[in-house]
Amino acid sequence: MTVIEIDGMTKSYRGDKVLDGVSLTVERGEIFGIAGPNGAGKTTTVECASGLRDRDGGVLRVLGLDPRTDRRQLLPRVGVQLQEAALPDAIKVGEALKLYASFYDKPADWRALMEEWGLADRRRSSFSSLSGGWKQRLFIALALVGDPEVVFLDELTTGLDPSARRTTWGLIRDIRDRGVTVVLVTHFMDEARTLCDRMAIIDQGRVITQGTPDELIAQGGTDSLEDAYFALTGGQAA
Ligand SMILES: Nc1ncnc2c1ncn2[C@@H]1O[C@H](COP(=O)(O)OP(=O)(O)OP(=O)(O)O)[C@@H](O)[C@H]1O
Repeated sequence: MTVIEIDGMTKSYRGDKVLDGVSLTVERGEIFGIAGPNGAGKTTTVECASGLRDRDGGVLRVLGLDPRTDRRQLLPRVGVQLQEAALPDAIKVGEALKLYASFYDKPADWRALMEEWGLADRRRSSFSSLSGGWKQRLFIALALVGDPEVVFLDELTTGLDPSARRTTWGLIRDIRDRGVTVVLVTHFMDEARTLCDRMAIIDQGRVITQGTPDELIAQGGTDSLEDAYFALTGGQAA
């Protein structure tokens, strides 16, 4: 079943066309990756799909709803972790989860989430005292506190050490294994290869290709997803 349908979506900022007809589909229960160069429009796509920003044109349906006209019904059913997400320095882990749970009519049990994501021992730790890996874990838990059917994660593992990245990959798989559809924006092709069931590459506001990582590798005529990415975007490997 299709959970996200985007067809010809456009968006401009002050006359600058940032999305120039984005089209993609995400199926229920998959981890769907979005990759592409800086400034390609990945975050804007996610912001529009999650109801945080209005598109200018095109078709956009999430769980059968239009984020523009059905925002109130949609918001409780999606979870979002945005790039550069932040919380007040002094807020404690437990307080943040409780606060976010209060935003929803039917939240998940925030105490259970705190246990599940290994945050219980840090319940009284302030946000500013957490390492990058623990902050990311908290952001994942916060994105799940509304008990969403679809979760958007934007560059979740940027800045994490290799061990924290691996742990986070496991957490993302756990989310999918519970039946939640995951949309993951990433710059890391090893991450996309390991985690994503399907993915899209966005370049200059358009989806240039989408498919399984293996399909993209075949399209690129290369041995690795990273090489395929460079071949398909016309970029140069560093
Ligand atoms: N609120 C805004 N106002 C004006 N321009 C914006 C705004 N948000 C994003 N942009 C511009 O839109 C373009 C696309 O940005 P977006 O963040 O969607 O790209 P991205 O693919 O997520 O990039 P990155 O990989 O660097 O995170 C960029 O040129 C960016 O500068």
